[in-house]
Amino acid sequence: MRIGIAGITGRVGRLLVQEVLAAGAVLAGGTTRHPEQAGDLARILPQNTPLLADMAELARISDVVIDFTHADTVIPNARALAQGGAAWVLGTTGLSPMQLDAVREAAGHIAVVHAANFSPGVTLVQRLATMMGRALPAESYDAEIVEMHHRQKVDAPSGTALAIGEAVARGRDVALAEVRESGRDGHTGPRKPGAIGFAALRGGQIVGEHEVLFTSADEQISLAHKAFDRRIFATGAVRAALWLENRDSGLYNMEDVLGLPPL
Ligand SMILES: NC(=O)C1=CN([C@@H]2O[C@H](COP(=O)(O)OP(=O)(O)OC[C@H]3O[C@@H](n4cnc5c(N)ncnc54)[C@H](OP(=O)(O)O)[C@@H]3O)[C@@H](O)[C@H]2O)C=CC1
Ligand SMILES: O=C(O)C1=N[C@H](C(=O)O)C[C@H](O)C1
Repeated sequence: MRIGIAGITGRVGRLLVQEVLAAGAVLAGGTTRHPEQAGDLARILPQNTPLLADMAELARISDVVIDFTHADTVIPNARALAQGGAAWVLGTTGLSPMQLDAVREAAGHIAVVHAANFSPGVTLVQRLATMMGRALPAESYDAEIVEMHHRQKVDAPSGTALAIGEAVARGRDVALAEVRESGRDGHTGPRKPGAIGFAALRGGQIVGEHEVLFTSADEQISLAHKAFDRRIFATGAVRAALWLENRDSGLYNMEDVLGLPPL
């Protein structure tokens, strides 16, 4: 399988190079906005690996493209991949509703795995969060999600925190947009009944930590996940890319990749 990497110079992109090669796949090439400045990548790339500024070109030479870049790239990347026919593993977070629509539209033409977090642990946390949302009544148990990441992270709350929030909302049979409370500051008034709250902390080199807490007047139950090494995301994304081989067009997630039965 020929795997292309969008955002090959990035924190996850560089780990993807190693994981694609370790999986025995062919590294088709990668995108960067500055191919002429990516000289230091040569140390980890097989000779003559194409570094391209254009996603359409990468789509032409790849069976699947793994994409960890920036939300601004999602709409053009969706079009380029749908036209080029390569499958898409998308890990970029901070997507707007319009960018999410572009992902769904692309999935009408190509196979797409989209996940805010490619670690098996977080995939399980999302599932457990749905079960907890279902079992713990919103009138009694206040749901809050706390996330911590490194100082370079540009979006908040993290994609994973929002995905956990969606999972709790699904369990409660409500739309997250209707009950979401983020960025409390100043005279906010009391907590709204049934709200799902978010808090985002940033500092140092924290890889990614998430906790969802359900607090009632009498008890608290929480579910926490810590990623110790960013490589867990790269390994999961390559697993998703291999799983996509010969897959029909459609939108898939990490639960599909891990083969978890529907809840
Ligand atoms: N789903 C998951 O499991 C995970 C998701 N993520 C998400 O993946 C994305 C990338 O994370 P990370 O590797 O840490 O980020 P980096 O900033 O380290 O890398 C992103 C790369 O994307 C390229 N890029 C292309 N277009 C843009 C643009 N418009 N603005 C900024 N960069 C651009 C840059 O390469 P160049 O400058 O060479 O063009 C950059 O090196 C983020 O959205 C992050 O939240 C991160 C970890 C896990
Ligand atoms: O930007 C990161 O680093 C991460 N982003 C993802 C997110 O927004 O949830 C996943 C992981 O937590 C690391």
